[in-house]
Amino acid sequence: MDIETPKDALNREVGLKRPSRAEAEAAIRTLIRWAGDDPAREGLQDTPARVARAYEEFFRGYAEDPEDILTRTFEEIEGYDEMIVLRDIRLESHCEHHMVPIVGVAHVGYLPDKRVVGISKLARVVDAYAKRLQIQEKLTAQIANTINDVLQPRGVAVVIEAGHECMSTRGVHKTGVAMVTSRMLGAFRDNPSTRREFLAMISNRRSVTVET
Ligand SMILES: Nc1nc2c(ncn2[C@@H]2O[C@H](COP(=O)(O)OP(=O)(O)OP(=O)(O)O)[C@@H](O)[C@H]2O)c(=O)[nH]1
Ligand SMILES: [Zn+2]
Repeated sequence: MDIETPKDALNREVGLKRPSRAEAEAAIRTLIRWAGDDPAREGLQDTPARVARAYEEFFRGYAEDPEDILTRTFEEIEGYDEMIVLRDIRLESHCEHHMVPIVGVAHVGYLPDKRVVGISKLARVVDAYAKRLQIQEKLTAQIANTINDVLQPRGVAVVIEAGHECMSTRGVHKTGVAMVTSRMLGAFRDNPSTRREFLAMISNRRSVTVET
């Protein structure tokens, strides 16, 4: 029999605790009543099922393994050893304090050491962590740490700029506020000119953004 890793144990525990779809829908009916409405009225009858489906989309990251996403690499990079930057990756997450949206962009850069990945995989790693309940600092660190651990590049940089709806639609009600977080590893942390080059590549981007 295989030995159970700590990750297996966590998955098993979370799996066992996961409520049924019917229980999730009943909880949503409770929240509708808590909000002051009648879950039985016509317009709200299908809402619990819709919300459950929406949750599957918002939180699909729990079912993904971000390390797996990065395992297919290309080694034939013909001597390319410069920085690779993916700028303005749309980011949609939910804050773990209020469960309302965090929306913004992530910029991911790395300095390859022999191996590169398909660029979509970097965006998939961003999503795998974003589609969970998060705080921005942890999200930023998880993305950078995973790229660092799996690709073992000479350096990784992740910058996230995002708006938190818990600050704009409730609470302090401040609109237009961006939270900016970064995690720099390897050469991006140790070498000021590498860090500057990355920051220059992600700044002033609106003038050069290519619409697709
Ligand atoms: N550091 C950090 N804070 C966050 C993030 N998302 C939300 N918050 C903050 O988490 C804090 C939770 O504070 P609490 O005082 O426990 O909750 P609250 O009474 O709802 O706070 P208010 O938002 O000030 O009304 C708030 O200050 C939020 O602005 C995040 O990604 N990172
Ligand atoms: Zn919040």
